[in-house]
Amino acid sequence: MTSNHPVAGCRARAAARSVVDMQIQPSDLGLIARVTGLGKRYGHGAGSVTALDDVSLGLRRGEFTAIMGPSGSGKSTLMHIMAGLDSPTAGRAWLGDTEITELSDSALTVLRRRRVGFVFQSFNLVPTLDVRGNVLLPFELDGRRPSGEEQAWIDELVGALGLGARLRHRPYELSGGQQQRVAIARALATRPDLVFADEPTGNLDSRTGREVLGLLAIASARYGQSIAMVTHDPVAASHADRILFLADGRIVRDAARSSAEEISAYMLSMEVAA
Ligand SMILES: Nc1ncnc2c1ncn2[C@@H]1O[C@H](COP(=O)(O)OP(=O)(O)OP(=O)(O)O)[C@@H](O)[C@H]1O
Repeated sequence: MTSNHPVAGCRARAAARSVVDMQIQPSDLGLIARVTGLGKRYGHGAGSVTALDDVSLGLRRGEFTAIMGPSGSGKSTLMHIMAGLDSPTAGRAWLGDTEITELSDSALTVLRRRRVGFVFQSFNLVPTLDVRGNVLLPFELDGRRPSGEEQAWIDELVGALGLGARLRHRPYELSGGQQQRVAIARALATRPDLVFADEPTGNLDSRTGREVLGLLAIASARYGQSIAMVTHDPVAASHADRILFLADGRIVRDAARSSAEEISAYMLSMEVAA
């Protein structure tokens, strides 16, 4: 029986909310990451900028998701908060069943190291380590060596990314595209649950870019790795299973796999509407 009494109604709504927020874990919904009511505001007062406004979404296990939208729409901010690299000013975020908006910095560092891989536009390779050392760094940080199966996957990655002859080279001896391929091998090496990639093909020629996207798709299809990729490139996004479009800090469209032409047409319509 429902009550019309305002206090009882309030309590009922709070109870319902706690069922949603506390008892149903993201993994029960097949989600590898989830955010609810996410907001991010930079600065205070008149000069403040709202980068994210009430964003709720779940990333499904094994799914390759592209995040698109005009410059300044909040793509990087959303990715950074979902990866635990930045904190929101409103809302909650989970990685697996762990609420990351409640974690200490040290707990977050361990969680990220074990479960998340990153590919940034700026590569972020360690300059003093050679290619092999950079690819194996996540294992080193976790205090272990790759298993036989993991080594076979690393060998496949290194081969597919054309890095076999470069294993003893340092980052400064590589081209930008080669450095990006090392960063991708490093992000995928431990087969983390979730890989965040920010414009991973931005510095690659189109053939290498296609190979990299193919590898990301294999990683998600074969190993159930979830990939969240920020991109401006409709061709890159056409490799994804799902495409989220952001505008002014909000999700304005959640689309299934689409062709590059369909994605371009939608991006164009967003620009015209803006
Ligand atoms: N550290 C910051 N301080 C102030 N404003 C910021 C900061 N970082 C981002 N912003 C603002 O937040 C909004 C969203 O930025 P964000 O980088 O997430 O957008 P984006 O969609 O990734 O853009 P782009 O495609 O150009 O990389 C923008 O208006 C941006 O200027």
